[in-house]
Amino acid sequence: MEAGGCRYQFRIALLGDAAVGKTSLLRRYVAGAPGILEPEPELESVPTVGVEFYSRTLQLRAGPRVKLQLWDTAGQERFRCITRSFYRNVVGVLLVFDVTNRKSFEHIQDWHQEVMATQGPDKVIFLLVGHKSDLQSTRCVSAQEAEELAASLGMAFMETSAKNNCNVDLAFNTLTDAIQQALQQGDIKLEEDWGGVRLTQNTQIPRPPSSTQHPGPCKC
Ligand SMILES: Nc1nc2c(ncn2[C@@H]2O[C@H](COP(=O)(O)OP(=O)(O)OP(=O)(O)O)[C@@H](O)[C@H]2O)c(=O)[nH]1
Repeated sequence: MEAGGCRYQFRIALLGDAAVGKTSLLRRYVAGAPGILEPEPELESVPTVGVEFYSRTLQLRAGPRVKLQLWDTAGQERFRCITRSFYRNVVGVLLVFDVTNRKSFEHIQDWHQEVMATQGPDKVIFLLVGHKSDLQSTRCVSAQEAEELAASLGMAFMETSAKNNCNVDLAFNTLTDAIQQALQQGDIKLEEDWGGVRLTQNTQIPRPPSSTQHPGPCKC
């Protein structure tokens, strides 16, 4: 039995242009899981074909344990019809651009729009990620303009580096915490025919807190 008696699965996808560093970011995160005794991950340089799957389990601050099913999507246009078919079943999206690649930043709104067109506004929590923050001398997107874009799209922003292992865990934890909070508040709901969030142990579905209830650890 897991802590708190509950166990969720959240499906999270990484989207963004080719070569912005999605696979490297994900491999760094998965290699950092407690109990994993892998050598430092190599930064990836092989383009992703279609979609690749990773997972990591973590204990949320709010109580339940969560298995993250992590989908690494290909950034190349020729795989777009494959990757698009996965958007419907995600609850969280890391929208990734490369801080040294202006075009990848300009395309963020297109990626956002693609997901919204499939999912509608109520089901996905986004986080904007400016990746390769170690490359300060060739940076061409400032943190301030990325913050502004994130605010205009209603999401948080964070800079990461797989090379320096900077903010990698924090980015995934921030997104996961936001999903958990939306679930507790009833902004995101468990639905039978939707794979974005699943209860994989125990069956009690969390309800939004009423005026007499205090949000807290799952009581199932
Ligand atoms: N300096 C630096 N380079 C990075 C970082 N992360 C990834 N890279 C490099 O960026 C290039 C692309 O990385 P990938 O992880 O394959 O990028 P991707 O977004 O998964 O690419 P696609 O699968 O084609 O969509 C590789 O040469 C990596 O070594 C980082 O944090 N810092």
